[in-house]
Amino acid sequence: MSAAEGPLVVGVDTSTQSTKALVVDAATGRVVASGQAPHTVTSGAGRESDPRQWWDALTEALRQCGQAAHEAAAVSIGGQQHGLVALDAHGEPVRPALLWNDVRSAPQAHRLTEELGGAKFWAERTGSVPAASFTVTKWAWLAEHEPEAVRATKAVRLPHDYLTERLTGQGTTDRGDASGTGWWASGTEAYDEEILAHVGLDPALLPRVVRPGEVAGTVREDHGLPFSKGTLVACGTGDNAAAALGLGVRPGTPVMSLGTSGTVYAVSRRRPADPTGIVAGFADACGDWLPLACTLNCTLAVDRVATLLGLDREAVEPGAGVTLLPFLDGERTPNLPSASGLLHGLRHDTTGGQLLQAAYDGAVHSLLGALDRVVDEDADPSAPLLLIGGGARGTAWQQTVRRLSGRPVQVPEARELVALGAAAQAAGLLTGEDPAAVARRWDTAAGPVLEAVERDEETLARITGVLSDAAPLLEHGTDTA
Ligand SMILES: Nc1ncnc2c1ncn2[C@@H]1O[C@H](COP(=O)(O)OP(=O)(O)O)[C@@H](O)[C@H]1O
Ligand SMILES: O=C(CO)[C@@H](O)[C@H](O)COP(=O)(O)O
Repeated sequence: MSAAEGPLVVGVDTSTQSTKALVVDAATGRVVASGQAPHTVTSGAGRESDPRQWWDALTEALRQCGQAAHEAAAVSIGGQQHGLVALDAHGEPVRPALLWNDVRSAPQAHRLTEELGGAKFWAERTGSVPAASFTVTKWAWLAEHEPEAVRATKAVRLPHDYLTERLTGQGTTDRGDASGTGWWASGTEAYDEEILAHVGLDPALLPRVVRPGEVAGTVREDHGLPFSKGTLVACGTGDNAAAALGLGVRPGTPVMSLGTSGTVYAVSRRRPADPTGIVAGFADACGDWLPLACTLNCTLAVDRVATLLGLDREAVEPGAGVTLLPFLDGERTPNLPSASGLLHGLRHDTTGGQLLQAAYDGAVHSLLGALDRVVDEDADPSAPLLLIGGGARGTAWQQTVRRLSGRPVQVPEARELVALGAAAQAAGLLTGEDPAAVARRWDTAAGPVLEAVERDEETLARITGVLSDAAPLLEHGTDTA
């Protein structure tokens, strides 16, 4: 491999299932080395991970990067949004982190929305109506169920903040990830003291919100990672904001990410405030906005159906009129936290492959239902949909999105767009450039475009009909958790 043309930077994605690290040539965007190590997430009623595992996974992912990681001139860490990391006075977790896909705080989300002025208040104040994913609802859940953990908490962090702080020794976050907490006011771009007081969280426990382009800190001594003391550390951001950065998208270009979560989003110049709660009004990592809708059931749910059927994930067959709503983890879009999976239309001649296709269709239907809401009204409806995340590598996912969206679908060749976005932040610190401009210079969105096909309205209407007819079952859920 030829020598790098510019300084090396490291970008990290600490996502739900694993931590991925890339060493990137800041001049060209070429990935010089990469590493990945898994995390475990609890199953059962909640979804929790020990934050110390993320650090161990980061250490292992960087070890796999070899010598190149030692040469990094700047580092940035992006990661899964919303998770509640509660630390004691020594920076140790007082309990495992409550993750974005843990729906136990659904009653607190409902209660907080009602107690503080309703959905419109929250949407205007924070950009979003809190669902069970939002950190504020997790803090309220913890206060109710584990008051001793709340009493022991001396610092509250998001997943990417936790790792950045272990690297720099400074408690920092950024506007992108702060906007997913539910206690950051999107109008003033500051912590919302009224909401914090309402949930009994002292603002002094929260990290400083670093401005886009500002240095979050430098690597401290004795951190155990391959970086030299004094290496620049960028602020990082939430994974969706990092991927938007990593693609260098401009307003009007929609993105669909297929990973543990499914998301659809677009960059916007207008601050979102959707009182229906379908669109979360996140900030992006630059200074614009990132209206986004997120599902809890995406690649893991469809892979689970394939496993149950004993099929390879690509073994889909078309047709049959069977509907599968793959809400194995409850759901956030539509907002059905107590729901479970639902199958309708099963016949003697339905094949396993058709059932599997129905699971893909159900997962993609939820995301496409929100697509028009996240893209600005004046955006070109025929612009390609950028498809990213682990699922984007699968033919069945690509073809399902193409058929149900009726849009051209572009699949970037670059694999780890969250880590690339973080790398672009790190590169921006060195060159003084806007990180989105860095990503555009790196041409990270380049990849084949699958031409548009006629939209499969029949399937979309059938799924919408089942969702509506099954509403009471989906709202009340089952008691087996
Ligand atoms: N070739 C592939 N085809 C379809 N799905 C894939 C493929 N490779 C990985 N995946 C899916 O990607 C998922 C992981 O995606 P990723 O975006 O890395 O997740 P996360 O960032 O949420 O941890 C896995 O659950 C797996 O199902
Ligand atoms: O909750 C959201 C967005 O609001 C999720 O998108 C999480 O940020 C988790 O991301 P992945 O691990 O699936 O990338």
